[in-house]
Amino acid sequence: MSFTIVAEQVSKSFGKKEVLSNIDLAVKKGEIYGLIGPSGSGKTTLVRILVGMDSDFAGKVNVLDVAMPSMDVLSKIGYMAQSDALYPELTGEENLQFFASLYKLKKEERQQRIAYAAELVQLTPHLSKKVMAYSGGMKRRLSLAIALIHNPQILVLDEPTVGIDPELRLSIWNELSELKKQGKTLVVTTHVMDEAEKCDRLAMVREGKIITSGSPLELKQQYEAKDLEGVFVKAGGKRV
Ligand SMILES: Nc1ncnc2c1ncn2[C@@H]1O[C@H](COP(=O)(O)OP(=O)(O)OP(=O)(O)O)[C@@H](O)[C@H]1O
Repeated sequence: MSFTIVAEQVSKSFGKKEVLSNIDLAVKKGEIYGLIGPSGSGKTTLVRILVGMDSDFAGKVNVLDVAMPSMDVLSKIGYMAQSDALYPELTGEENLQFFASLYKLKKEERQQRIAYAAELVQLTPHLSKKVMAYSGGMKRRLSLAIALIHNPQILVLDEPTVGIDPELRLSIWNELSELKKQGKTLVVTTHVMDEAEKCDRLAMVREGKIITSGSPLELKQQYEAKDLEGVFVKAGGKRV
């Protein structure tokens, strides 16, 4: 079995407050792995450690068999943070150009990736507008396009569809499934149970601990629940 991301006994505190406690998880190549849990349960803190943005933690994280944080692995990860890190004075296209240039893509590939990513999130008609004139949902979509710009092997998306309307959410999830079929590995955090259903495997997080994990079907069978909300409650979580 080839695992792309392996976390062992990961713990993290802010001051005296422990926000992650002995997290173990292993994400397989080519799967969509969901982290689901209520606000404040530790999902963002965990994904920041997985992508190497936070090195101040106890335990071990390996990505592509390399201990994190690692500069070499960074370029193989596309990370979409919860808050958009965009340049409001620049247009959508200029933002994409800027991030593409960081990865030193050749001109032709850069244009091709920008066109692909913009089309994926349905921003092509808005590329020449300044980002300051974008709605919240458009900014999320641009952030997702940026995470994809360098065609990374691994995508880590922190609540990628917040503020995005249901139709586009569906089309983004369809594309995430396509990326998975291409062999990419995806980690997605969400509050939304119907999105969790689309993941191959899930870890349910509560108060910094993984309370249960497995495929949506396995979890529903194990907890004799008709939906994932029921699993979460029975596994010891509150309502998400
Ligand atoms: N820089 C920080 N300093 C102190 N506490 C922090 C910091 N960042 C996060 N926390 C705390 O860590 C806990 C976990 O936060 P985190 O953002 O990881 O949760 P989350 O599950 O991603 O929530 P949400 O779904 O709202 O984004 C929370 O109690 C939060 O207040």
